[in-house]
Amino acid sequence: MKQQLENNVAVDHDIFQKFSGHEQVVFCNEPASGLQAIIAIHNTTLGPALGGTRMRPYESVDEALEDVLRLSEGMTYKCAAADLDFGGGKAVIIGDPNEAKSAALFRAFGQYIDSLNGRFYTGTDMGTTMDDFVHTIKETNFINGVPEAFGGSGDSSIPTAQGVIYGLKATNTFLSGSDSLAGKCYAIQGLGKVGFKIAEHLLQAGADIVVTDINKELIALIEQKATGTSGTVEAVANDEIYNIEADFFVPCALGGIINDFTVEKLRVHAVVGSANNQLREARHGKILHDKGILYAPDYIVNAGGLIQVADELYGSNKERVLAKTKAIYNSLVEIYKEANMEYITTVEAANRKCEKRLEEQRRRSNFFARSRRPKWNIRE
Ligand SMILES: NC(=O)C1=CN([C@@H]2O[C@H](COP(=O)(O)OP(=O)(O)OC[C@H]3O[C@@H](n4cnc5c(N)ncnc54)[C@H](O)[C@@H]3O)[C@@H](O)[C@H]2O)C=CC1
Ligand SMILES: O=C(O)CCC(=O)C(=O)O
Repeated sequence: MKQQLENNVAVDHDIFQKFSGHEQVVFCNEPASGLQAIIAIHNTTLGPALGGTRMRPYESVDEALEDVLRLSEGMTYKCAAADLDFGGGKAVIIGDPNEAKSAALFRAFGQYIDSLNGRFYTGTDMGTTMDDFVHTIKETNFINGVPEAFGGSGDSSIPTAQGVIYGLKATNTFLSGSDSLAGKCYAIQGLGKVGFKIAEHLLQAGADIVVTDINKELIALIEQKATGTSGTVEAVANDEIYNIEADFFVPCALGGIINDFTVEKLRVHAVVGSANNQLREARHGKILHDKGILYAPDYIVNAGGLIQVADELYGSNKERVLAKTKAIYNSLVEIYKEANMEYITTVEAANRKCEKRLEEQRRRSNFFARSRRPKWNIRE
């Protein structure tokens, strides 16, 4: 929808409509390095925006934009739920992580981050690694999750995986009264930085895992890890993972994987995984609920990495990170109970909790804003 305004500027309302819930969206285009990226700041009510940078060979700018808008909104909720004083933001770099990475590209990206002057802090996500950001820190201080040797808190996928394990234990407790991971079957999608660590932990705990990844080397690697454990590994084709009869579906790759095509196939008791934005649309949460599949809201269980990178800005303390990551267990049990009591989905219960915190902060900010001397507009 285009509208001609009085000053003859045509405004494309469709594009503003897309961003209507966001504070700021920045398109980054640096031809020398080939950088094409989008930074989205969703909401800074609780503090400066914080969220990782994803790199993917998106097929179109629209696809990248949709991803970054959805991911940054999720970060607002994730920060609120994890009791962090940060807001929601995220960035995406358009390009194949196996081919398009260079020092120049990550430095150019750093210059864009720096231009936001602290409104947005970022680090790794799918397709990016700590080593990529070693280049970026030459241009900006607003980076987290770099290697410890460079003054960072190190690999944030470690606490993310720990958080998911707490989520699996909490769900086991809620469903069966025991938090033991052993003897159950887990269908894991994606064996990357987070998924692999979860898979390894489950094998060591004596669980049976069914795995899939587009990268076959990772499948071979996890098969080797099963040796000497009481767990078992079965590898299946990418699309087959949705059909597996298991206790848990553990999505640790892309978002939007619970959708009209997959939701009817799932034959599990619960979905607990690290992937951001697992539900294609909110209504898919309701479909899971109606099918009797317990859904652990993704932004509750995958907050471990966020907790670590946020903590880094106050001087990295592993004990503090572990304590806050452990809290995912109780937080999830509370959400499950509230959803049961109120006859609502687990996503609705989690969202309510976050919106309450955002609303409280908004009221507090307004209250203090009233004590500031008003600015005098001399032109009126
Ligand atoms: N790294 C972290 O600390 C955090 C990650 N997450 C989310 O968790 C998910 C995984 O993140 P990472 O492990 O860091 O990413 P990663 O890039 O290290 O791993 C993703 C894995 O998924 C595989 N994959 C991609 N498409 C697939 C498909 N169609 N079927 C099967 N496997 C596929 C890739 O080959 C790769 O091994 C993402 O959604 C990410 O946003 C969320 C919070 C924190
Ligand atoms: O885990 C990180 O490094 C940053 C947090 C983040 O982007 C996320 O939780 O999705």
